[in-house]
This record gives sequence, structure tokens and C-alpha cells, in this order.
Amino acid sequence: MSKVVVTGRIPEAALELLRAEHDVDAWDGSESIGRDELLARVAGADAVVSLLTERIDGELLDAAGPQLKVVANVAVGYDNIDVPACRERGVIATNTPGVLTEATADIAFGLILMATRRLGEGERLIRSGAAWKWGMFFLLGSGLQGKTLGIVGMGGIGQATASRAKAFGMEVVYQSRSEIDPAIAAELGARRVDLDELLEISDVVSVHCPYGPATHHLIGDEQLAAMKETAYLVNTARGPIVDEAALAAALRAGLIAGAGLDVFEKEPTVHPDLLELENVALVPHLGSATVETRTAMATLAADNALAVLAGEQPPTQIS
Ligand SMILES: O=CC(=O)O
Repeated sequence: MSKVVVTGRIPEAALELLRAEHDVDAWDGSESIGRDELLARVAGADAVVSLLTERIDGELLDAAGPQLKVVANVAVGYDNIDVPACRERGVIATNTPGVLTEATADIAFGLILMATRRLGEGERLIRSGAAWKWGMFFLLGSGLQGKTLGIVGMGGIGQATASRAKAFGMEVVYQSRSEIDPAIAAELGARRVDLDELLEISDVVSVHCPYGPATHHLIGDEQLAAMKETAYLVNTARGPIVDEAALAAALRAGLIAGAGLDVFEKEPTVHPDLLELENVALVPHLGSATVETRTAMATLAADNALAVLAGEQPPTQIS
């Protein structure tokens, strides 16, 4: 039996998989585990199943000890993990790609609709108790059919968002480190462009790239100024890809028409200027938040940890 530390609450199905084979110490507090508590608990762990709210760095890996074999993140994004530090210590790091693709694309599209059709504004108006009635020019938004969606980062989630856009009658362009499968590009009618062109021609820009030093504030003052005044920006990837202060200023100045955010630079804090604005839809990091998806993510993370502990190749190792 190996010792498996789970850093936060995860669905029971995944815990059962782990408990069937190993000694499991799972944090079950309603608040995130504190850093000191976490460092103490990981001591002697052979596997750590981590949530994206926990920083997995050299300090934590050393606190665990040299027997640690695997860190299994319950998330596709792994900017909370210092992957080189894992590599240096011979610790395998894994994530959960694939299983959350559709759920996250749904939220991206939900935000596109919220922003372009002013759904948040409408809901706030009704709940405020203010008088309203149907009117020819009341809360007019912007239609999607025939418009262009620009996808920044055309991995699985970007592609799934593109297929929703196609169903809505949109044109799709994308910016990506590499060309996608030509058959998929043809099916989606998606054309690869550089970021400058994407910003210039898109009516909606949706961010789906991973976060790292290369994508920190990828969308800032200059990029927002390059967008159409009628365009919208949506981010369901990671907060710091977008410079929030620059976005708030652009929204206030009317440099772009609106935005939708599921992720924030300093979660759970939201830039105070964004909270003042009507033309931004804000949701609290719900991309993968369905019962089915969270269960699939936790189960995949458990399978990754179990495989490494059994001396096998895990299904989804971070390369
Ligand atoms: O944000 C969620 C994830 O990366 O899985």
C-alpha cells in the first residue's frame, strides 16, 4: 500500500478507486487546504492528487520526500505545477485533457451569448426591481450569424468552441502554435491566421491557450486597441492571459463592445473596475463544473496516480 494525498474534495467515485488499492489521506475541509497543512500532510506521500488551487512547487515536492512518484492534477491546465521541478526529482506529472473539453466549450459559448445578447444586464435589471417593458430598441445586442469567431489557441477546447460557432452560422479563424489536422480544419471551415489578423477581423475573440510565461498578458492594451469597436472578448482559459486592468479600461472607453470572463488574474478576486461595468459577463471559473465532467476528471486523475504507482505508463502524462 502506498500513501496517496488528495489536496481537496473530489468526487467519491475517484476516492473509491484510490482507496481500493492505497492508503488515502484526503483533505475534506470546505475551504482550500492551507499551505502549512498541505506541506505537513504530503510528508511521506507516494502520490499527490492535486487541485488547481494548490501550488505544486519544489518546496512541496521536497516536503513530500524522495519516495514521491506522481503528481496527478485534477485539471487540464497545469500552471499550478512546476513541471521542471517535478522532472528534476523524477516525479511524473499528469493532467486531465479531453474529459472537460465539451463542458468548457459550452461555458465559452455561454459567455459569448451572455456578452453579445446582454443576458447578464437583463437579469440584473429584472432582479433590481426596476420597471421594464418590451421595446423595439430595448437591450439590443449583437447577432452571431455571419460574424467571425477568432480562437486563440486551437487545442481540443478551441476546436469544440469552433464547432459550436459553426452551428451558429459563424466563420472561424484561429491562431495556434501549430496547424490543426487539415480534415478538422476543413470540417470547421477554420482558417489559421496570426494574432494581429485575428484581432483585426474577429467579431468575437475567444481565448483557449495554456497559460505560461509566453502567454502572460497576451491580450493587453495594444491587442484590445487592435480589435473592432464592435467586438467581444471571452476568456475561459486562465485569467493572467488577459491584462484585466487593460480590459476594464478598454470596456470603459468603448474600445471593444463587451467581454465574458470565466477566469481571473487573481482568483477569486476580480478586478474592481470590472465589477462596475455592465458590458462584461462574469462567472466564477465554471468551465468544467458539471457533475459528469468533474467525476470524469477526478477519475482520470485517480487512474493516472494508480498507473504510476503500479509502475505503468499513466494515461495522460504531461510531456
Ligand atoms: O480550469 C480548469 C482546468 O484547467 O481544468
